[in-house]
Amino acid sequence: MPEAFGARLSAAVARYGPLCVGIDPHASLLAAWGLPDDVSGLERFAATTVEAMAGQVAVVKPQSAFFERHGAAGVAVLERTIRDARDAGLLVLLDVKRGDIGSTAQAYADAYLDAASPMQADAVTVSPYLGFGSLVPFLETAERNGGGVFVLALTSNPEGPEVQHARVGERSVAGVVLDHLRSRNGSTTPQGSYGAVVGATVGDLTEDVAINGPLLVPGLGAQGGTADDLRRLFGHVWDHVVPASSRGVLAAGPDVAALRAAAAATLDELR
Ligand SMILES: O=c1ccn([C@@H]2O[C@H](COP(=O)(O)O)[C@@H](O)[C@H]2O)c(=O)[nH]1
Repeated sequence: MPEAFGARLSAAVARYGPLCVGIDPHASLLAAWGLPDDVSGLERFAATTVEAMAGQVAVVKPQSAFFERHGAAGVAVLERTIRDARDAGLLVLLDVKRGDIGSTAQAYADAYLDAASPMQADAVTVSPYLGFGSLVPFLETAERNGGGVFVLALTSNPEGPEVQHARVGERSVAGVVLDHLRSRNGSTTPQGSYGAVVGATVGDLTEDVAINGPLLVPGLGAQGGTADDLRRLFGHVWDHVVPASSRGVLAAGPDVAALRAAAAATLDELR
């Protein structure tokens, strides 16, 4: 059995610190890096980011949308980026926010988490809005392959509360998602492999985020979240927190040393 994702993530964070750098090749960033908004620019952007972050941070998070917008050739770049980053020792969390009926969810899980897939990542983001049970294929495929699953709970965008704070009896929708994750992770040590996405920008925490699993916290930097917000919101579960920043770090490119310095500065703020 491969080593569980939760344990691999804990070890990587202990070694490099708690930071996930997003690989988000926005058209505006390609331009700022002096790259064309095409597949060659995409490839250069992703390869430079992987080179800069290898040995520097624990996790990178390619945002699938920015690769998909270049069509099949863009998806091929995503596949190479995942492989190169993993070969370089980075954990790869593929931000693809999938979710569908169980039988289709299994196909997505096969694509992103199965060891036989050319696109296998270490972990993937999923959406629970077809019901938490629809995610079971992701959870089981992850378990078999030493992978992780991050479920959207309290997202960083201002529109999220309309759905995520809605009540289901005594609980909120986000609370139900977090309850499922807590129960799935149980008392696994050092932590379970099933995580939640909770934004740095949520204001106050309306739910208990102690799920004995990782918390991916996007929203740092470009979306206005700060290191102080993180400490205030997540100080009590700090060992499980993986703050994520994309534009906040990527804006320093394309120079590799400058990208590394931006990641190091972000880590310093978090310490
Ligand atoms: O709640 C969420 C879930 C995912 N994201 C993704 O994270 C990055 C954030 O990029 P920044 O440039 O650091 O703002 C992006 O890929 C989002 O799709 C999120 O922001 N919030």
